[in-house]
Amino acid sequence: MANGVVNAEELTKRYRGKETPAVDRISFDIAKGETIGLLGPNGAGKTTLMKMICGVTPPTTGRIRVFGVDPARDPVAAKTGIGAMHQSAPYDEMLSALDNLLIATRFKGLSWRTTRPWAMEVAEYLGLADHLSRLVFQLSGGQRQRLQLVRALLTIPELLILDEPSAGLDVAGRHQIERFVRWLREEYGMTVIWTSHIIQELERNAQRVLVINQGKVVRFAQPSELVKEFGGAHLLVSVDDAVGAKVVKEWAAAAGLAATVQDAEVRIENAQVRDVLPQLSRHCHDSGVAISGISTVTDSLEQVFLRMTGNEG
Ligand SMILES: Nc1ncnc2c1ncn2[C@@H]1O[C@H](COP(=O)(O)OP(=O)(O)OP(=O)(O)O)[C@@H](O)[C@H]1O
Repeated sequence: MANGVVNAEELTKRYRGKETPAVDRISFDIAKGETIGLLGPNGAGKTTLMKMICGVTPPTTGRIRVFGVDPARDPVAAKTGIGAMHQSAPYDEMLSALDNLLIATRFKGLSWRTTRPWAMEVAEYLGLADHLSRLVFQLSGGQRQRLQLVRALLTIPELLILDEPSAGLDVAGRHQIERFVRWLREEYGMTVIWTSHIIQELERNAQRVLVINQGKVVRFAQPSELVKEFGGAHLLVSVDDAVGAKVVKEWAAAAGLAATVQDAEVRIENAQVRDVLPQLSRHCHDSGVAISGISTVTDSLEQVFLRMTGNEG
């Protein structure tokens, strides 16, 4: 992809003393304006991959290009073109939030005079403007998190990297961040790489999700495609009471279907209404059990992810 924002070819990172690579021959392209979800269990290699995209750590082998250049060799392009919001990125705790923004502005080679209006607009939107004079150590977790986002956006970067942007935020805070990032995409055409353990967040916001496990790409596809490919359809059968539920469960077991009971509802795994209903309704009729409702549920991206990474539990 010639005009991609990020191009990775056989990207590999092997840390010294480690037997297996943290990132193992990963190839992918990200186009301008896309929001990509990055999903993987702990230790999958997500942070290492993001570090290589930011040019903070060079790959052992393979090639990474961001805006067509090697980010480790062109730190200026990386510094102004990429805005990264990392949970663990340090602050000077004894300085005010504002001073931290001033320092970051200078580090990026910009003047506060030109950056200030935009920074204040973002801070205002995120409800942080009235707290900028406070020392960082006096800020709440949610305020610190929002400050990370203001800092990542100082240059109005073309590529925004969000590492767990809503960690520690309440539901309203998460929705605020989601709305804001959507606006950034629409207004500035920003490309976004979004890592989150809240998979619904990626389901709502990412056009494609890069699933990695043990350093390798498992799949890179739209959330709906992943659900279609790896997800299953299940039946929820409602009956009048626990006795009826037991009858349905026993019927499912005899038919070779896994089923679980909760109150007067039976969930039959990987089953379609048309395959199950004729025999099930006959059996229930013969056993004096009334079926009060039957519906189909499909797997969420979260369940699909657990299956894809072999962590179904
Ligand atoms: N600086 C380092 N030196 C040696 N090994 C490292 C280093 N950084 C990461 N690793 C190892 O590389 C592998 C991938 O780690 P990485 O932090 O990239 O995973 P992750 O997907 O971000 O995990 P998490 O979700 O827990 O943050 C792990 O086995 C980790 O122990």
